[in-house]
Parts: sequence; C-alpha cells; structure tokens
Amino acid sequence: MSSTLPDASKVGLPASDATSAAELASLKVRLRGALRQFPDFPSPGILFEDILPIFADPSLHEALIRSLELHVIANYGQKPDVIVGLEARGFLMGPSLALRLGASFVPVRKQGKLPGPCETQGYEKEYGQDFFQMQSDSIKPGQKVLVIDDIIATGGSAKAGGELIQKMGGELLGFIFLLELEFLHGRDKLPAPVYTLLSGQA
Ligand SMILES: O=P(O)(O)OC[C@H]1O[C@H](OP(=O)(O)OP(=O)(O)O)[C@H](O)[C@@H]1O
Ligand SMILES: Nc1ncnc2[nH]cnc12
Ligand SMILES: [Mg+2]
Repeated sequence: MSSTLPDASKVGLPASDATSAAELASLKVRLRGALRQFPDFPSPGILFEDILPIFADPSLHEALIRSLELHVIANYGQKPDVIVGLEARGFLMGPSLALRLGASFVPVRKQGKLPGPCETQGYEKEYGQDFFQMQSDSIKPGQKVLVIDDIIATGGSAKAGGELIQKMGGELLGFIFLLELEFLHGRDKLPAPVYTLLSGQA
C-alpha cells in the first residue's frame, strides 16, 4: 500500500545523513527557545506549555515542519499513507507535514464534530476527560499511519487516537510529537514507536 519516500534530491533534502543530523540539532535549539510556560493553566498545578509562538514566526514554523519531515525521511524508510492529527493542536502540524510527504491527512476530532458514521473512543488526559472520533471510512485496512500531536503528557489522547486507527484496520507506524512531558511516562501507553523533537519541562 505504501510507496517509497520522495527522492531527496527532488524535494530539497540534505545531501547526507550527517548534514541532516546537524540541521536537525540546530532546528531543535531554535524551537525549544520559542516555547513559553504558564503556571496553573488550565487548572492549578499544571505548567502549561504554549507552542503558539512557533506558529507566529514563519521561520520557526518552517523549522518545525522541516524537523518533522527530516525525522520521517530518516526513520521510517517508507512513506506513510496517512498522517492523523489530533484535534486541535495536532491540526497545526499534521496537514503541512502530510503535504510535504505526499501523504493523506485525516483528523481525529472531539465528539460531535464529524458527520456520518464514526468510531468513538473515550480517554483521560493530563487535565481532563474527553471523547475522540474518526469517520468510520477515514482509514482503509492496511494503510500505514503516523499519528501527530503537539504534546504527549499522560499519553491518554494519543492512545485513544491509536485505538481508533486500529479499530479501522490501520497499521500504526508511530507517533510524533513536538514536546514530551517525560515525567508522566505517556510513551509507555503507546503501541508503536514514539518520537518527540523536544523533551522535558523547562
Ligand atoms: O497526553 P495527554 O495527557 O493526553 O495530553 C496531551 C494532549 O492535551 C492537549 O490537548 P487538549 O485536548 O487539552 O487541547 P487542544 O484541543 O488545544 O489540543 C495536547 O494538545 C495534547 O493533545
Ligand atoms: N502541560 C501541558 N501544556 C500544554 N498542553 C498540554 N496537554 C497536556 N498537558 C499539557
Ligand atoms: Mg491536543
């Protein structure tokens, strides 16, 4: 079902792995510097990581999408058929990454937003509970899927997204995040390899 990734020379990719690693390291430093922290939001005891400054600056936005693209090209060896983004902040990154990779984009939405037959999964996250849905025909059996979101905290949201994909017969290639809150061990809940560009809370 999957094809190979685009030829590096045709999509402006670096000439060598060494170049990619150096480029990725410098992009990560720029992205880390842009994050802002807000204590006690949205509830007491939560240190909220604000990723929005990245999207306010076109060069940081480009650095983010480029970093994710480099990761996928270097690590999966085959093109994902589908990038699945989790509502809402996963929608900031998923469609651009899908376009770069020549993959489909499919949303996971919060309950009640999607028309037609849907699959539903409840979940708990760092500061609440919710339900996720996907349209029942949005993933074809055997499609290779990468899940993307901004942050993995407890891993509850991403786990629920993965469960919806598996219910439809999709094959999970992995999960990709901008930031991991490592102390919550969310990655231990996930059934496929997890990649995060940045980790820890400053
Ligand atoms: O690993 P977890 O504990 O599940 O938490 C991570 C999730 O929490 C946030 O989403 P949230 O639904 O709070 O807000 P959003 O709609 O702005 O993405 C964040 O964007 C992740 O999706
Ligand atoms: N600490 C946090 N900051 C921003 N988004 C989050 N989602 C879950 N935990 C979060
Ligand atoms: Mg979210």
